Amino acid sequence: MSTDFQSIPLIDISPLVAKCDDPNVSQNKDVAEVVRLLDQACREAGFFYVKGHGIPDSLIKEVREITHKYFGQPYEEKLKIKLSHKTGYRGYQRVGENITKGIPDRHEAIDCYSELKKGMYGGLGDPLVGINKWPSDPPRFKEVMEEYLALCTELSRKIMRGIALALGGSVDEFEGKIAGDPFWVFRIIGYPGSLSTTDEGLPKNDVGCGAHTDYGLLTLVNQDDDKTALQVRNVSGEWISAVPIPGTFVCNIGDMLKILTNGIYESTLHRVINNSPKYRVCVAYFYEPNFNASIRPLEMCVKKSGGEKKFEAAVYGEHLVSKVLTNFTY
Ligand SMILES: N=C(N)NCCCC[C@H](N)C(=O)O
Ligand SMILES: O=C(O)CCC(=O)C(=O)O
Ligand SMILES: [Fe+2]
Repeated sequence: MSTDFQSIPLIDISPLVAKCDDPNVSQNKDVAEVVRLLDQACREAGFFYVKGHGIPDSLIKEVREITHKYFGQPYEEKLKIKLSHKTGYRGYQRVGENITKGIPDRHEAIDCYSELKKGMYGGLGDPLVGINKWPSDPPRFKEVMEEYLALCTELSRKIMRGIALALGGSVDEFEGKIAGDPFWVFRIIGYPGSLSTTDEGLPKNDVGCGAHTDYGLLTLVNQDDDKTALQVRNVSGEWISAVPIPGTFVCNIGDMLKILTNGIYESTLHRVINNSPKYRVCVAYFYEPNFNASIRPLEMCVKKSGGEKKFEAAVYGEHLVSKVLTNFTY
């Protein structure tokens, strides 16, 4: 239910972060205000910034710095952890290897996923079975990223508690069978600076990542502070820039939350164009349902949105696997 929003709201979620696990959370006035703002942002844009999230700024910056260092290395070094179907689509992909709607994206990335063992969930996850591939250089890359991942999982769980309340549900609506054992996807992405110009001398619109929606519940984007590249489409078709706000995450809703809410919240289209001459990094954490969760519109959301189910049920793991298999040519 997107609108023609012109900017992306910023929400201070500190009361929610502090109180979301208290037994009386639903009676807290400060939490209620955060919940109101979350509901508004999710309905109007499907995108919002959060501050007061509790993840140390020093770690957020270190994650980006170490990412710049990794991508700054020569290809042969980066290719030591090359992604392929044999690695369960985990590891490094060169610029142009990832494809969105049939067009190669101008980004390179390391893709990581929660652990999946062969035969788990009746083989549903088998294409993604493998061990995450972390570079040995820069040193401590894996340690820094794993510390960060754990904090992103915890923060996402808390924001989802707020979203559960925003929908009028119980605080743990998204736990248990939906996301009590949340899967995660982690993309460490680099977008080369734009060198090329048009005949008029203007920078070319090099698409770093074509228009897409995210697949799961909630995305946390940690982007460079000094270039604007992420764009979000409003209902009128205008592209609204998610200008970096230091110390914040950009959050957005994925396809599974759209289904659960019967479209009350939408997974908004977005794309990335790095027109800056400088190399840009983004580290995106995707909080997802249980891998084998069967996702269908929640009864309370169907009631609130006219009484008719707008989406068929989907198994999250099937949705993810079908996406990953079309993102690469191998
Ligand atoms: N796990 C997530 N959400 N990844 C987002 C990647 C979006 C681009 C991808 N080529 C696509 O077409 O989906
Ligand atoms: O680079 C960004 O800011 C966002 C990347 C993105 O949308 C994605 O990886 O799904
Ligand atoms: Fe995305």
